[in-house]
Amino acid sequence: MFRSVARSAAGKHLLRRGYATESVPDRKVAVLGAAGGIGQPLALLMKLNPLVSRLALYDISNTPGVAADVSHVNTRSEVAGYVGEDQLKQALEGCDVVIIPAGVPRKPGMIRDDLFNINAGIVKGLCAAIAKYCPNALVNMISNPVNSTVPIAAEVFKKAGTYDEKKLFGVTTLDAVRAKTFYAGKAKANVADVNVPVVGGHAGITILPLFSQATPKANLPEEDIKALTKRTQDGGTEVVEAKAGKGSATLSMAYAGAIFADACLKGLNGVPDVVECSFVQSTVTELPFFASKVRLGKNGVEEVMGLGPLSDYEQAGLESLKPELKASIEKGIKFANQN
Ligand SMILES: NC(=O)c1ccc[n+]([C@@H]2O[C@H](COP(=O)([O-])OP(=O)(O)OC[C@H]3O[C@@H](n4cnc5c(N)ncnc54)[C@H](O)[C@@H]3O)[C@@H](O)[C@H]2O)c1
Ligand SMILES: O=C(O)C[C@H](O)C(=O)O
Repeated sequence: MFRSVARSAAGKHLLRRGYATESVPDRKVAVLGAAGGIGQPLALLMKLNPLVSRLALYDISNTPGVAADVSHVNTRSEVAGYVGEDQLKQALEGCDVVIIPAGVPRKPGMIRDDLFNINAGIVKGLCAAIAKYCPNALVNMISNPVNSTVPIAAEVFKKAGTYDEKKLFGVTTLDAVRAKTFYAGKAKANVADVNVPVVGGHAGITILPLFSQATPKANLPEEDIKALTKRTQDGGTEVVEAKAGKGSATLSMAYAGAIFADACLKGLNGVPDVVECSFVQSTVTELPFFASKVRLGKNGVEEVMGLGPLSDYEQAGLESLKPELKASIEKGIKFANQN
């Protein structure tokens, strides 16, 4: 997943690319919710990323232990743990990327929107601190319900006068990770070669995988496409049920979160053609936020890409997801402006 970094005689960090080397800038990344089920493996994966020079691990409890543990891994970044609101400022100052997996996860029988009452307030508080201490950072929102927490973050930043739509991302990478895995199994393709865009949002039918655009092409029958779509939409629930009350996806989410943060860092560093799907401010449909392929660059979003040609089945899926996604977005906006 990551390449190695060496240090030059002048103390600069150099990234090895085949026989060539190039210098990599210093980048500070914070994980908010770093002691949680996602936060801990995500902290480890970010510690393994050579593009990170400082890693700030923040939570309301237990971060000193997580930070001490991760800090012993012999990779480039310096790790610091921060615990409690008093230390949030230190955790955030100077950040280039802030990843937010803070908040409660689902239990069997719940939908993501059932997390709104607790997580909306958590996200609102953390985003107010981001607006204050690192207003230029790219924000990777993992906390659910993403369809509402991203609009909440946008409203908080607007109120603070710091909103830049290029810098706010709902992390939907896990949907693409699942779609690729499930498609590779059905298509009998090498999973490492598979690509599947997933658009819309991040809950139930708002998750719309575009298997008609999957590569390599497999010409799967319609019933397989429908089954793959349903499994991708229900992927989170599959894990919640298997964990039987002990939370939701953590390891696959940490992997997905690390992939997306790495893409953000590469974009910031000027690597060309970095494209990932993400839930961002959008004009791709009439909805103000929508997940689609996004080109990442030095300022965050460089281009929100269109949907491309859809099959009739996908077109119908797109139309049926809009009312739910619209309501979730509006719920987030209303919460941010009322509380
Ligand atoms: N976007 C996605 O694809 C995706 C995937 C999986 C999970 N999630 C969501 O991620 C969130 C976290 O899941 P988890 O399994 O890691 O939960 P968890 O309960 O294991 O961990 C959450 C962590 O957040 C911390 N926290 C709570 N309030 C905080 C605050 N104000 N500031 C900082 N930290 C705070 C807790 O102390 C805990 O350590 C959930 O909302 C879950 O639904 C999203
Ligand atoms: O399903 C959940 O509640 C967690 C997450 O959104 C997921 O997709 O795994």
